[in-house]
Amino acid sequence: MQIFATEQIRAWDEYTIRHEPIASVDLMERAATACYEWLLQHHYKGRSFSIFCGKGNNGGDGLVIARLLAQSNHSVTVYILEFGHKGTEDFQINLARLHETAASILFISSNEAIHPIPSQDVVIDALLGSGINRPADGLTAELIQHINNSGNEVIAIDIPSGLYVDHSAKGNIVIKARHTLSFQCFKPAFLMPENAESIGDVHLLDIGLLPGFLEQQAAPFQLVDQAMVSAIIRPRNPFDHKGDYGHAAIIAGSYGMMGAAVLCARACLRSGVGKLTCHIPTQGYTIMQVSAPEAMCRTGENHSPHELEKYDTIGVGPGLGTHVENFDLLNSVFEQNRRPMVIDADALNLIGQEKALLKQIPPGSIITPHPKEFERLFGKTANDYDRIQLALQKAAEYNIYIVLKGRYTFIASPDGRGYFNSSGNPGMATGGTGDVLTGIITGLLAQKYSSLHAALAGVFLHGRSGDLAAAYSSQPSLIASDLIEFLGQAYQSLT
Ligand SMILES: NC(=O)C1=CN([C@@H]2O[C@H](COP(=O)(O)OP(=O)(O)OC[C@H]3O[C@@H](n4cnc5c(N)ncnc54)[C@H](O)[C@@H]3O)[C@@H](O)[C@H]2O)[C@@H](O)CC1
Ligand SMILES: [K+]
Repeated sequence: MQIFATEQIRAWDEYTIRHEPIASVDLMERAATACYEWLLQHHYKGRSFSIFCGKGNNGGDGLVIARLLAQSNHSVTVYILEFGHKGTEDFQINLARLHETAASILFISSNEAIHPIPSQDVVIDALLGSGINRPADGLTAELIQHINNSGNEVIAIDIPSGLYVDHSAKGNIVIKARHTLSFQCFKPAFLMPENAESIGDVHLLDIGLLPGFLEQQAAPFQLVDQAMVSAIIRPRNPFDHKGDYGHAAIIAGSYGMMGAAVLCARACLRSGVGKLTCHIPTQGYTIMQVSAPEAMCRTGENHSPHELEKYDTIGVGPGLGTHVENFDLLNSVFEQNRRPMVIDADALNLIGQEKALLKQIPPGSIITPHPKEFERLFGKTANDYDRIQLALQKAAEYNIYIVLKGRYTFIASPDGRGYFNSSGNPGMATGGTGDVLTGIITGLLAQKYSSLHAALAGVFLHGRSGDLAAAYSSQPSLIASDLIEFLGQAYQSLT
């Protein structure tokens, strides 16, 4: 699924208006009706509503929702923020229609007109939508603050007022919504951690925008979803043998951190790899052989980085430690292996300390930093959007894939394309889940998926395993081992 910027969203609306064809006021009716139906289906039936509208089409959506609620006997008060103009055509048509209902309509043209919101009311925020072109200021900002301070539950229409669709609004005054009801596709704003407080839970409502538009559009970002990953994963052939699924190596573990190596190895095995050899410290031998009997082990000084050319790919980093001798280990790995590999955790921290190593990473490799590791490698950015751009820039500069881990993990491809993963949940914010991801991606690379496909399918399957595990038990109780246990079901869910 594409993730569109403001201009493309507007173009998609216009394409639908022209080709369906449908009048723009009727498309607004359809969008607002979807919001109204969502409210009725989600325990808001019978509640009373304070609906705040600007004079653009976002405000127009608010007016339609107000009319539908009033016509179904809900108590509705509509507050219209005065901007000194009449409003868009569709806004005006819907204001006239609203006058025929029992809804109270009040205009706010100064701060004296801002009154306390009844505590039992659900607030609908339809002040500003995707047409915002500057920070909310003056009376608009005061009204937003007033709504946020009220403590009432807020449901934002399309996007919380004050937030930009596709660039940072950090430091601006923005509505804090419990739910955001948006239309058709994800907007970049919904995928950025810096907006978490504003957007609440995002619900995408289908308003029937025509799919024909999608064929003509190159989106700046793609959402990694089930359809995408189902098309990547290949079925197994009946006459295949283990040699057909590759031989992976994992170089991981140190005293006190053998768990990371075990999680990585077990996840790699469950990903479908043909053979796995673990290069681990000698004292971890028994632990690994008992925990992952399917894997072979090589022990020896400094993880015994020898004969690495025999592997199809290598995953390095989980639980490795950042001792100085590991710089030699990494150098040796990068010298022997020039095929795409996976680099994670302490291997990234070592590279962060010795940036010259970045240039030695084999082309097409996948690095999997979390935001702090990313910062150690490439520096701080002012906001999440800049971090995404920096990731794309560095992916191109070093010819690597960067998997920037988070709620919506971002995958930066060296060709300039960016992908946000859609699966996963906050239960996965717990130790060891990153080691599991490294294992899965390493296993997919060994099975001769391209680096891009291994990264995309790996993050999606990892998140899907987390979703299945959380559904089976709960988010708080989720541990990294659960992801490995549910990987089989995650594969199954693709078909
Ligand atoms: N046919 C369509 O295009 C559809 C549009 N829809 C709604 O229309 C919205 C977009 O409508 P508009 O483009 O009219 O934009 P908005 O409703 O976001 O209104 C923005 C208007 O306010 C002004 N403005 C911008 N920033 C401001 C600020 N900081 N303070 C005060 N005023 C500011 C602008 O001059 C602009 O005219 C979407 O978010 C969505 O809710 C939906 O009804 C679906 C269909
Ligand atoms: K809004």
